Amino acid sequence: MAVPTLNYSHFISGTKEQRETFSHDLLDSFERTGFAKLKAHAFNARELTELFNWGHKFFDRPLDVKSNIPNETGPRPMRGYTPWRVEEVGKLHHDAQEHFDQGPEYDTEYPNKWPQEPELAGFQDFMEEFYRKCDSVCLTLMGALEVAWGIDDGSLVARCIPSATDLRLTHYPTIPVDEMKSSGTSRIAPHTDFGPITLLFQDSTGGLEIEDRTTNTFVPLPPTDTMEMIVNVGDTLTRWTNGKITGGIHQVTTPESMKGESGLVIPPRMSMAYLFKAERNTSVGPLPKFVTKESANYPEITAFEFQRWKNRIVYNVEEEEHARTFDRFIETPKAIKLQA
Ligand SMILES: O=C(O)CCC(=O)C(=O)O
Ligand SMILES: [Fe+2]
Repeated sequence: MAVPTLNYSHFISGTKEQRETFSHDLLDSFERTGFAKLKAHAFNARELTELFNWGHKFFDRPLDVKSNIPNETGPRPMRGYTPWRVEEVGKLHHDAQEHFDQGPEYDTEYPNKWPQEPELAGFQDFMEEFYRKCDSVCLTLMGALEVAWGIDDGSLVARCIPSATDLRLTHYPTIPVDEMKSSGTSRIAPHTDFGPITLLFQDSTGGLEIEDRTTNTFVPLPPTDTMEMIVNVGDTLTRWTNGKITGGIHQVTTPESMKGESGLVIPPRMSMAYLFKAERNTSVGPLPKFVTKESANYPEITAFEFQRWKNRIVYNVEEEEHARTFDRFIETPKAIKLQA
């Protein structure tokens, strides 16, 4: 299942025909694979290097310093720092990672938490600018879907303004290959993201895998070019399309070249996920275009209710003990009934 690389600039500054081809190719890739890769996008190599440099500077700070801006667990949007919860090692599922989460700068209800150390002066400015640029890419891609669906009226884009996106920088510290073999330990367990789409940049370490829908197995999505932007379909797009486009299941595990080895240590890894979210009060129920005679497969709930519901399921530590499979991380048309 090859994930095609599409030329983003064709949509931004191409001819009408190039815009249409890009839009249809994007939709086709989303429908077939749940993913797409973009080149010639809004970011240059310098900006991406700077992004990962900031990530390193942040995660290199001592734990007690990072813990000055703690993320509060619960269904609320994540803000600030979440440590690698070493105490969870004995649990059924354990992700070996730490992350920093950032929301919209205008969000006064769930304000961002920025480190105040002089060593990190400039982090906030850089990340806010990076966030704005990612938002603009996501809105542009919503526009491309409108073109592909023949509803070129701004209605899909409008559902995402202002977006309630969470940007996540994740650091996966070194971990022995043998520890990753123990059941329930991963860098990130198989899941789909909650919003319409996610933009992802990864460093050159490897380990990202996506579900190949033709074989129902995980296959590596190697960092052939760290400039490459990966876009994955998330649960909100599944709901908006009444199940027509399903979210791309992905995980981060041992890099392909180290599988089958013993006694080695997997190098650290860093990624940036722009977990694009619709405007909070927008419905994530099916769009009129996708509801036919039979009833809608998904209820009319707001994007914010949906996010809280998913956060409660995925991050509720007590429930974690009961998770026998990863099914609850993944939204499929089968798992559509809201229980809460
Ligand atoms: O680190 C990665 O490549 C993936 C991160 C991810 O899937 C997420 O944050 O939802
Ligand atoms: Fe993800």
